Amino acid sequence: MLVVLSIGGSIIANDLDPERFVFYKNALSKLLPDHQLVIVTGGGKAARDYINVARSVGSNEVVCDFIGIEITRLNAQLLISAFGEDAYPEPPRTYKEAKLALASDKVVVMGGVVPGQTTDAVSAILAEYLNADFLVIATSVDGVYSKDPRQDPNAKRYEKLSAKELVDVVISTEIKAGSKSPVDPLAAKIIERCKMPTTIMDGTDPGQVTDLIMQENLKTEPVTGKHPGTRIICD
Ligand SMILES: Nc1ncnc2c1ncn2[C@@H]1O[C@H](COP(=O)(O)OP(=O)(O)O)[C@@H](O)[C@H]1O
Ligand SMILES: O=c1ccn([C@@H]2O[C@H](COP(=O)(O)OP(=O)(O)O)[C@@H](O)[C@H]2O)c(=O)[nH]1
Repeated sequence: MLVVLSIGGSIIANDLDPERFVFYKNALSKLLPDHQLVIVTGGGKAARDYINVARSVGSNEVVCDFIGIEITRLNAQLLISAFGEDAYPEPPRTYKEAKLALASDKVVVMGGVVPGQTTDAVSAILAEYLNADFLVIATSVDGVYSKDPRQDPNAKRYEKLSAKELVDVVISTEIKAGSKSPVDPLAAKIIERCKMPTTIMDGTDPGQVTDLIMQENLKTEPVTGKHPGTRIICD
């Protein structure tokens, strides 16, 4: 099964703890015999710090995005280093480079591509382009809520959403370098148009991410009977 996994910067790189990269690599390595993996890493706190400085000195949003992209690529390089020989040695710079890299049969890890989007959109576009079987967005929140749960304690968590409903929830997200959202609006629109089976989940424990991917591959139900995160239903 070909899986595209977006790992939010808030999950893998917020404090730049080397253990997080190793923790992720160890968990995901269990998938390698049966899966092809393309991983997209976010920018995390470092990206937001750099973007804030750039904005403060007068950079426009495109410049801020270019700076964010560089940080996401640095995080990709750290995860590549953790995977060692199992990973393609460089983060691809484009979607086409990613497809060529996948032909190596190694784990492909990359960051951002172009301004005006986030790494969620990169992962959704890659999933469509590569005809992936499954897209997982591992983020810092345990699914999609009706509103930002950090702002509204009454926000409702969705176990399932149609792709159209996902678009409606996230459409008001600001298109601004470093903005916070479980999925950006472009990613949601891409998921809708290509009907990509997708789960948006808390990525704090990479073991749960790995388990979910194995269950998807074997078409089995979780032992607990409870699916993690929010499943996007595309029909
Ligand atoms: N409708 C929503 N549902 C869930 N989380 C939301 C929503 N709107 C905004 N958020 C916020 O988005 C954050 C996740 O975005 P972010 O930290 O950028 O993650 P990542 O690093 O994975 O890209 C959550 O912490 C949450 O506060
Ligand atoms: O293809 C991309 C990917 C990322 N970014 C920029 O890099 C930042 C950090 O990426 P992302 O938001 O995905 O990181 P995370 O939220 O996971 O920390 C974004 O806010 C954008 O400013 C971009 O412009 N194009």
